[in-house]
Amino acid sequence: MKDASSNSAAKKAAGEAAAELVRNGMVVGLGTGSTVAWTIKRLGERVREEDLDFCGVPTSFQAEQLAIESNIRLTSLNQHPVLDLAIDGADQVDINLMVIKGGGAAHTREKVVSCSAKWFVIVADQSKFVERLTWPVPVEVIPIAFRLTGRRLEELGGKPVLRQGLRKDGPVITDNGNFVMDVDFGTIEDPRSLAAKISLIPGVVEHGIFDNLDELYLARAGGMERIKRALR
Ligand SMILES: O=C[C@H](O)[C@H](O)[C@H](O)COP(=O)(O)O
Repeated sequence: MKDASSNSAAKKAAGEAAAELVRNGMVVGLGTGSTVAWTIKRLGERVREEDLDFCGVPTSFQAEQLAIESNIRLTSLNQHPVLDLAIDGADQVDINLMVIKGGGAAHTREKVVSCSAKWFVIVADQSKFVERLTWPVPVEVIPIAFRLTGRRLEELGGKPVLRQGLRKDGPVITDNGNFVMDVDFGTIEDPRSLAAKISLIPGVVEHGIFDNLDELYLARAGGMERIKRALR
């Protein structure tokens, strides 16, 4: 479910810019994916070059490994239930700052980590910024429920597809041991209402619609734009 057309220089610019938000003593959620990977690598450089002293909470096995390689000190939500900041990527962000995540099947942990943060930042290139959300919504489901969950998602007007592994026969297994369904709802007119309905389906662990974004670091052709949500 990755967007292969995304511009990698723009991803790097957005990812690295957000790394400057981290200060000594912070506890920071570290997101998953190719854009925020630039944030994590830049933070590793800052640890080396400036003695930056902070702790990270990874949102996936991928983020954890990259943080370890970057010499970033790690902690957990059990030890630090409230984070100063979380930084992550996105698959799509609309003009009201509603977000779809989970192209890398990491959205469940990403949601828990970002909702634990006082400030949630998304880093993205311009191709992700849209007027209305159209990206198929990733829905993590427990394996025994996928038939029932699939039927209920169809009743909501979606077209669910069980995500298949690459170089692995059968479905993708998340870091939590579950399946992911990608559900095409066409243009999503009311993401909040859809999110609430999906959450009620038995067997759903978490869906990829996020409504908790505080600030978007958007790499545009003309430079970096920072878009903040109006105070909630
Ligand atoms: O599950 C994965 C995450 O939600 C990613 O943050 C999202 O898919 C964006 O990834 P990328 O920066 O690689 O496009």
